[in-house]
Amino acid sequence: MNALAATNRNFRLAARLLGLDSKLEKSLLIPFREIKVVECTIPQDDGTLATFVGFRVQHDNARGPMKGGIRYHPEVEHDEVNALAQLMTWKTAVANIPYGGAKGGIGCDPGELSTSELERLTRVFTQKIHELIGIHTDVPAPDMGTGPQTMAWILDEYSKFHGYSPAVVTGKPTDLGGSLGRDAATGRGVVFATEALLNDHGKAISGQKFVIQGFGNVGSWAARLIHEKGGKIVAVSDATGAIKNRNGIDIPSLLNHVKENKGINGFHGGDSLDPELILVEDCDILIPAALGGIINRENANDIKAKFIIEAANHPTDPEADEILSKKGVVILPDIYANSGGVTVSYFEWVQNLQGFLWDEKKVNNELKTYMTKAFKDVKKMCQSHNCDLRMGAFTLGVNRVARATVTRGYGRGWEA
Ligand SMILES: NC(=O)C1=CN([C@@H]2O[C@H](COP(=O)(O)OP(=O)(O)OC[C@H]3O[C@@H](n4cnc5c(N)ncnc54)[C@H](O)[C@@H]3O)[C@@H](O)[C@H]2O)C=CC1
Ligand SMILES: O=C(O)CCC(=O)C(=O)O
Repeated sequence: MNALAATNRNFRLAARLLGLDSKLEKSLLIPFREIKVVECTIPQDDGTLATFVGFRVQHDNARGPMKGGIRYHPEVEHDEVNALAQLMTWKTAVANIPYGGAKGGIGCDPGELSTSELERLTRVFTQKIHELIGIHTDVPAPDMGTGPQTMAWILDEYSKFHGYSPAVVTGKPTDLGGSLGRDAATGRGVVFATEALLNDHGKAISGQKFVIQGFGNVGSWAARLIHEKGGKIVAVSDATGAIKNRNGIDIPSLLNHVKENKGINGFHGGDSLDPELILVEDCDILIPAALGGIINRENANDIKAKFIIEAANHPTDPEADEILSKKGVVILPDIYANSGGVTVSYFEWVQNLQGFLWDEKKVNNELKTYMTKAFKDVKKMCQSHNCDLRMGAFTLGVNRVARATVTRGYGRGWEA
């Protein structure tokens, strides 16, 4: 099932559990605006021209400015960006931060582009969308293949048209008003979420065996913090390769290796592993932290983990959800588990609007408060609707957005 069909399906199940009116259901599903920049043309370093296609989907703004990352990846396409934008709407509502949802991306391989090509591409894309984003309308942030430097270029290009506007993006470098703790926030939030779930099962991180797919921003921060808390990471993969070590991988050494070599490949602190098999490695807790749709009916039956923490967006296909649920595997869904990133993005935006910087301890403490509260809210919905954690999170998010939509006057005014 493609990402959009899967996300729509989860939304519809939640709408039914909530008993939403069918017209409201349809209105919540349809995106507010879809932008396709067909021509992002840049001169390459060798003087030839290259054209890329960029997207920004603004899904919903009932609860506040639309918010979500920008992804640079060869597989970026319309349906996936739509699904990711919709997930942001439910995610910001689950986290209970005053935003709607959006997502964007450019179909490109950032590993194949030089820094100056990436800068030109980012600036051209920003020129084409600058009138449609803004501090109180739509605030981009990093996602796969982008980071603080990308946000700095967007901020600079946007500011040429609108005046200096640090709050137009989050996940910026701290030199430009980025928040302390944003870089680590998604991984740290994943760890807080894992602790909340394990605590609910009378367990702790220490002594658990973890497998992590993806060792970029989210996967590497999650690994570092789990390692510090005594969790044993027995296998890790990224786009360059995979390794395993039943005694636990030395994560600080792996972080150094990845910094120097731009990937896991060549690390000697474990045995190499077929990256295709990482998801079915023996462990207690599996953390997908890379691509979507990777847990599906082909591999769900072979998964050994008892818990799956969705650090990536939509890693689990609905067919796999069913198989895993029958096996008793507990899945902590993306729209809660990885909400730490957008939550600290919210703190960054608040700091920018107030012109007042928080220290890192305050950021991390507030993040923990938000993650702990959201877990309790999700669990309450699970009890009210007798459903699993994914539907608990979806009903929580969809209900909050539906209430805001109706309270703002949906269906009134233009009917009279
Ligand atoms: N950066 C953020 O703040 C947030 C990111 N996410 C999600 O987390 C996931 C990871 O994002 P980031 O860490 O930011 O991206 P990133 O670009 O920093 O890292 C991505 C990682 O995935 C690896 N990867 C790519 N293809 C792979 C494959 N086939 N097998 C194994 N590994 C592979 C890359 O080598 C890299 O290590 C994405 O699904 C993203 O949407 C979710 C919430 C916030
Ligand atoms: O920090 C943000 O605004 C968005 C992060 C994001 O793209 C996500 O949570 O998937």
